Amino acid sequence: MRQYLDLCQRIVDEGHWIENKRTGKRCLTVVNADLEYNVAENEFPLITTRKSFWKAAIAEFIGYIRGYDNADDFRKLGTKTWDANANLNDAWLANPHRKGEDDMGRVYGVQGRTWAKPDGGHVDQLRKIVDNLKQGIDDRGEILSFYNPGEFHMGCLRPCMHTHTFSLLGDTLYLTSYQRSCDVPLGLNFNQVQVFTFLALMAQITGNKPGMAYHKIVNAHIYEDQLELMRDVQLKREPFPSPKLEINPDIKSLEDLETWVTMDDFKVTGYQHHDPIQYPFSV
Ligand SMILES: Nc1nc(=O)c2c([nH]1)NC[C@@H]1CN(c3ccc(C(=O)N[C@@H](CCC(=O)O)C(=O)O)cc3)CN21
Ligand SMILES: O=c1ccn([C@H]2C[C@H](O)[C@@H](COP(=O)(O)O)O2)c(=O)[nH]1
Repeated sequence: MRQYLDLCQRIVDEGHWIENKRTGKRCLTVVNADLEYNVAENEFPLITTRKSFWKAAIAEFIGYIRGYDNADDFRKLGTKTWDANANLNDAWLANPHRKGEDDMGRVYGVQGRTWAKPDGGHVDQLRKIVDNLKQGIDDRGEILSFYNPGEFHMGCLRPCMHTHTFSLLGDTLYLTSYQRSCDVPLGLNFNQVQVFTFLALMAQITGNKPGMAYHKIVNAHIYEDQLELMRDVQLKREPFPSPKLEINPDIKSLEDLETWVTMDDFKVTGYQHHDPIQYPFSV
């Protein structure tokens, strides 16, 4: 939690004001941030200086694992986070590739599970990683990439957390996740939970022990309309100790994640937090 607050403070103290064309807003911005989460010790990196809707964050990631391309499927799992990007962004609404209400196009999990091959057919990147890690194999290329520039025009948003690399040392599993663009008040609150939970889940379904998760962020920003709440409210609060994440031990395979898992299979214990803060969201 301290590292999150340190990054927020660093943006407030050292950030540069950068115009963003896509949203029409200015962002206070720094470049390069490295965060680490101790999954081995179950130090769940949930923000405590405001109430965090962690179930929505996990739901979003399960949707990526399932390869969802529709905001309605995300809502059914328990998160509305894709409603705005699927239905309120003018450029996407005018895009001929948009298949209708709630369509997100070829983003995130679509690339992760069905990356189109130029010679026909698809690559299921996640399946290959799970199969290898289950056999104790790390071929130094256990990489899940959502970043497909050849299909950016077919999706509502380029992926922000775009690459996840798994590494095995003996039977301890590590994850390094890369993020090109980070809305620190809103997005990072979710992304921290997602990186942690992804490693915990992958270790569980491949029969390995979770180690550390490393989260590397390039452009970390606070939108102009979020700054006051961050600087004058959230940063004035003292954090509480990290809570713990409990995952249903019956989740044993990728198929389990694809079929019956719901947000009821995740529990957080010891979550002490300050009052909610509603940050503005930029589409
Ligand atoms: N500007 C922007 N920031 C993001 O973080 C972001 C995007 N766009 N577009 C794609 C996804 C969608 N994500 C989102 C979208 C909404 C919330 C949000 O509104 N969170 C609120 C309430 C969540 C709830 O009630 O479930 C929060 O207080 O965290 C968070 C992440 C993360 N990503
Ligand atoms: O998982 C996510 C997804 C998105 N974001 C944020 C980062 C930016 O503020 C926007 C995306 O805008 P771009 O113009 O495509 O960079 O969404 C996030 O923090 N985490």
